[in-house]
Amino acid sequence: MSEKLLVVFYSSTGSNTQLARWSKEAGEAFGAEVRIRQAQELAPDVAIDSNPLWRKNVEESKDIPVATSDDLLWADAIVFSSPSRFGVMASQMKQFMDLQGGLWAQGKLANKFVTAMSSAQNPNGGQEQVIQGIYTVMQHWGAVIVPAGYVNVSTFAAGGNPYGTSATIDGEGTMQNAANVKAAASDQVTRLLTITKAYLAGK
Ligand SMILES: Cc1cc2nc3c(=O)[nH]c(=O)nc-3n(C[C@H](O)[C@H](O)[C@H](O)COP(=O)(O)O)c2cc1C
Repeated sequence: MSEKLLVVFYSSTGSNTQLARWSKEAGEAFGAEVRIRQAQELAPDVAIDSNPLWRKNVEESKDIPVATSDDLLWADAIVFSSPSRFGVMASQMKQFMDLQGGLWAQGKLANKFVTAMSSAQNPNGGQEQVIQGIYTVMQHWGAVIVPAGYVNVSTFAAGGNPYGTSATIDGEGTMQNAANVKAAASDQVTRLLTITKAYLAGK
Protein backbone atom coordinates (compact mmCIF):
# COMPACT_ATOMS: atom_id res chain seq x y z
CA MET A 1 0.00 0.00 0.00
CA SER A 2 1.47 3.34 -0.98
CA GLU A 3 1.78 6.28 1.40
CA LYS A 4 -0.84 9.01 1.09
CA LEU A 5 0.81 12.43 0.76
CA LEU A 6 -1.17 15.66 0.97
CA VAL A 7 0.55 18.84 -0.25
CA VAL A 8 -1.27 21.94 1.01
CA PHE A 9 -0.11 25.40 0.05
CA TYR A 10 -1.13 29.01 -0.23
CA SER A 11 0.44 31.26 -2.84
CA SER A 12 -0.32 34.73 -4.16
CA THR A 13 2.32 35.15 -6.83
CA GLY A 14 3.20 31.55 -7.63
CA SER A 15 6.30 30.69 -5.63
CA ASN A 16 4.57 28.41 -3.14
CA THR A 17 2.57 26.93 -6.01
CA GLN A 18 5.93 26.00 -7.46
CA LEU A 19 7.21 24.56 -4.17
CA ALA A 20 4.01 22.53 -3.92
CA ARG A 21 4.27 21.24 -7.48
CA TRP A 22 7.90 20.19 -6.85
CA SER A 23 6.74 18.45 -3.66
CA LYS A 24 4.05 16.61 -5.61
CA GLU A 25 6.60 15.48 -8.19
CA ALA A 26 8.93 14.22 -5.46
CA GLY A 27 6.07 12.39 -3.78
CA GLU A 28 5.09 10.69 -7.01
CA ALA A 29 8.71 9.79 -7.73
CA PHE A 30 8.82 8.13 -4.29
CA GLY A 31 5.74 6.08 -5.19
CA ALA A 32 3.27 7.83 -2.92
CA GLU A 33 -0.32 8.62 -3.78
CA VAL A 34 -0.36 12.43 -3.86
CA ARG A 35 -3.07 15.06 -3.48
CA ILE A 36 -2.10 18.68 -4.11
CA ARG A 37 -4.49 21.23 -2.61
CA GLN A 38 -4.55 25.01 -2.07
CA ALA A 39 -5.91 26.98 0.83
CA GLN A 40 -9.06 28.90 -0.04
CA GLU A 41 -8.30 32.43 -1.28
CA LEU A 42 -9.67 35.07 1.08
CA ALA A 43 -8.50 38.22 -0.69
CA PRO A 44 -10.98 40.22 -2.78
CA ASP A 45 -10.62 40.42 -6.57
CA VAL A 46 -9.62 44.07 -6.29
CA ALA A 47 -6.50 43.03 -4.38
CA ILE A 48 -5.72 40.15 -6.75
CA ASP A 49 -6.12 42.41 -9.77
CA SER A 50 -3.75 44.98 -8.29
CA ASN A 51 -0.85 42.59 -8.96
CA PRO A 52 -0.60 40.90 -12.39
CA LEU A 53 1.53 38.10 -10.92
CA TRP A 54 -1.20 37.33 -8.40
CA ARG A 55 -3.94 37.15 -11.07
CA LYS A 56 -1.64 35.02 -13.26
CA ASN A 57 -1.09 32.56 -10.41
CA VAL A 58 -4.81 32.36 -9.69
CA GLU A 59 -5.44 31.52 -13.36
CA GLU A 60 -2.59 29.04 -13.61
CA SER A 61 -3.50 27.16 -10.42
CA LYS A 62 -7.24 26.92 -11.16
CA ASP A 63 -6.86 23.18 -11.72
CA ILE A 64 -5.75 22.64 -8.12
CA PRO A 65 -8.68 21.92 -5.77
CA VAL A 66 -9.23 23.79 -2.51
CA ALA A 67 -8.04 21.87 0.57
CA THR A 68 -10.71 20.26 2.76
CA SER A 69 -10.92 18.41 6.06
CA ASP A 70 -11.39 15.21 4.10
CA ASP A 71 -7.93 15.68 2.58
CA LEU A 72 -6.42 15.84 6.06
CA LEU A 73 -8.29 12.73 7.20
CA TRP A 74 -7.08 10.89 4.11
CA ALA A 75 -3.39 11.77 4.49
CA ASP A 76 -0.61 9.82 6.18
CA ALA A 77 1.86 12.64 5.52
CA ILE A 78 1.45 16.35 4.83
CA VAL A 79 3.62 19.08 3.31
CA PHE A 80 2.55 22.64 4.16
CA SER A 81 3.91 25.57 2.15
CA SER A 82 3.14 29.21 2.88
CA PRO A 83 4.73 32.59 2.08
CA SER A 84 5.83 34.91 4.86
CA ARG A 85 3.36 37.64 5.78
CA PHE A 86 5.31 39.86 8.15
CA GLY A 87 6.95 36.71 9.52
CA VAL A 88 3.86 34.56 10.04
CA MET A 89 2.01 32.17 7.72
CA ALA A 90 -0.50 33.62 5.26
CA SER A 91 -3.97 34.13 6.73
CA GLN A 92 -5.41 31.84 4.07
CA MET A 93 -3.34 28.94 5.40
CA LYS A 94 -4.17 29.82 9.00
CA GLN A 95 -7.86 29.95 8.12
CA PHE A 96 -7.61 26.43 6.72
CA MET A 97 -6.03 25.25 9.96
CA ASP A 98 -8.55 27.14 12.08
CA LEU A 99 -11.39 25.37 10.31
CA GLN A 100 -10.15 22.01 11.62
CA GLY A 101 -11.21 22.49 15.24
CA GLY A 102 -13.89 19.81 14.92
CA LEU A 103 -11.48 17.14 13.68
CA TRP A 104 -8.90 18.19 16.25
CA ALA A 105 -11.46 17.82 19.09
CA GLN A 106 -12.20 14.28 17.89
CA GLY A 107 -8.48 13.41 17.86
CA LYS A 108 -8.58 12.79 14.12
CA LEU A 109 -5.60 14.97 13.24
CA ALA A 110 -3.10 13.14 15.45
CA ASN A 111 -0.17 11.07 14.19
CA LYS A 112 0.16 12.67 10.76
CA PHE A 113 3.76 13.05 9.55
CA VAL A 114 4.32 16.68 8.58
CA THR A 115 6.92 19.00 7.17
CA ALA A 116 6.80 22.63 6.02
CA MET A 117 8.31 25.06 3.51
CA SER A 118 8.15 28.82 3.07
CA SER A 119 9.20 31.84 1.04
CA ALA A 120 9.77 35.56 1.50
CA GLN A 121 11.14 38.45 -0.52
CA ASN A 122 14.28 38.60 1.62
CA PRO A 123 16.60 35.74 2.58
CA ASN A 124 15.66 36.41 6.21
CA GLY A 125 12.14 37.68 5.63
CA GLY A 126 10.48 35.31 8.08
CA GLN A 127 10.75 31.88 6.43
CA GLU A 128 12.06 30.24 9.61
CA GLN A 129 9.33 31.83 11.72
CA VAL A 130 6.62 30.78 9.27
CA ILE A 131 7.78 27.17 9.35
CA GLN A 132 8.06 27.20 13.13
CA GLY A 133 4.57 28.69 13.31
CA ILE A 134 3.22 25.84 11.22
CA TYR A 135 5.08 23.36 13.45
CA THR A 136 3.54 24.98 16.53
CA VAL A 137 0.07 24.22 15.18
CA MET A 138 1.23 20.72 14.28
CA GLN A 139 2.30 20.09 17.86
CA HIS A 140 -1.21 20.98 18.97
CA TRP A 141 -2.54 18.49 16.45
CA GLY A 142 -0.23 15.76 17.77
CA ALA A 143 1.59 15.48 14.47
CA VAL A 144 5.02 13.93 14.02
CA ILE A 145 7.18 16.77 12.72
CA VAL A 146 9.86 15.82 10.21
CA PRO A 147 12.16 18.81 9.72
CA ALA A 148 14.62 19.02 6.84
CA GLY A 149 17.52 18.87 9.30
CA TYR A 150 21.06 18.87 7.95
CA VAL A 151 20.83 15.37 6.54
CA ASN A 152 20.96 16.21 2.82
CA VAL A 153 23.65 18.36 1.16
CA SER A 154 20.89 20.05 -0.82
CA THR A 155 19.83 21.86 2.37
CA PHE A 156 23.13 23.76 2.47
CA ALA A 157 22.99 24.79 -1.20
CA ALA A 158 19.43 26.05 -0.73
CA GLY A 159 20.37 28.38 2.12
CA GLY A 160 20.79 26.03 5.06
CA ASN A 161 17.43 26.24 6.81
CA PRO A 162 17.10 22.98 8.81
CA TYR A 163 13.44 23.64 9.67
CA GLY A 164 12.31 23.35 6.07
CA THR A 165 13.07 24.53 2.55
CA SER A 166 13.09 28.31 2.22
CA ALA A 167 12.85 30.30 -0.97
CA THR A 168 13.76 33.92 -1.62
CA ILE A 169 11.59 35.69 -4.21
CA ASP A 170 12.78 38.94 -5.80
CA GLY A 171 10.59 41.98 -6.50
CA GLU A 172 9.77 40.63 -9.98
CA GLY A 173 8.51 37.37 -8.49
CA THR A 174 11.54 35.30 -9.53
CA MET A 175 12.78 32.62 -7.16
CA GLN A 176 16.48 32.94 -6.43
CA ASN A 177 18.68 29.84 -6.56
CA ALA A 178 15.67 27.90 -7.85
CA ALA A 179 17.46 24.70 -8.91
CA ASN A 180 18.94 24.25 -5.44
CA VAL A 181 15.63 25.09 -3.75
CA LYS A 182 13.94 22.46 -5.91
CA ALA A 183 16.53 19.86 -4.91
CA ALA A 184 16.12 20.71 -1.20
CA ALA A 185 12.32 20.56 -1.43
CA SER A 186 12.49 17.20 -3.20
CA ASP A 187 14.88 15.76 -0.62
CA GLN A 188 12.67 17.08 2.20
CA VAL A 189 9.63 15.31 0.76
CA THR A 190 11.60 12.09 0.20
CA ARG A 191 12.77 12.20 3.82
CA LEU A 192 9.19 12.78 5.03
CA LEU A 193 7.93 9.81 3.03
CA THR A 194 10.82 7.52 3.98
CA ILE A 195 10.02 8.04 7.66
CA THR A 196 6.26 7.74 7.06
CA LYS A 197 6.77 4.49 5.15
CA ALA A 198 8.89 2.98 7.94
CA TYR A 199 6.22 3.90 10.50
CA LEU A 200 3.38 2.45 8.43
CA ALA A 201 5.36 -0.76 7.80
CA GLY A 202 5.85 -1.25 11.53
CA LYS A 203 2.27 -0.57 12.54
C1 LIG B 1 1.25 41.41 3.30
C2 LIG B 1 2.60 40.90 2.93
C3 LIG B 1 3.60 40.87 3.87
C4 LIG B 1 4.87 40.42 3.54
N1 LIG B 1 5.84 40.43 4.50
C5 LIG B 1 7.11 40.13 4.13
C6 LIG B 1 8.16 40.28 5.08
O1 LIG B 1 7.96 40.69 6.23
N2 LIG B 1 9.41 39.98 4.66
C7 LIG B 1 9.69 39.54 3.39
O2 LIG B 1 10.84 39.29 3.08
N3 LIG B 1 8.70 39.38 2.49
C8 LIG B 1 7.43 39.67 2.83
N4 LIG B 1 6.43 39.57 1.91
C9 LIG B 1 6.75 39.03 0.57
C10 LIG B 1 6.18 37.63 0.40
O3 LIG B 1 6.64 36.76 1.42
C11 LIG B 1 6.56 37.07 -0.96
O4 LIG B 1 5.93 37.86 -1.93
C12 LIG B 1 6.08 35.62 -1.06
O5 LIG B 1 6.92 34.82 -0.29
C13 LIG B 1 6.03 35.10 -2.45
O6 LIG B 1 5.36 33.84 -2.37
P1 LIG B 1 4.15 33.53 -3.36
O7 LIG B 1 4.67 33.81 -4.74
O8 LIG B 1 3.88 32.07 -3.17
O9 LIG B 1 2.98 34.38 -3.01
C14 LIG B 1 5.15 40.00 2.22
C15 LIG B 1 4.14 40.03 1.25
C16 LIG B 1 2.87 40.49 1.61
C17 LIG B 1 1.80 40.53 0.54
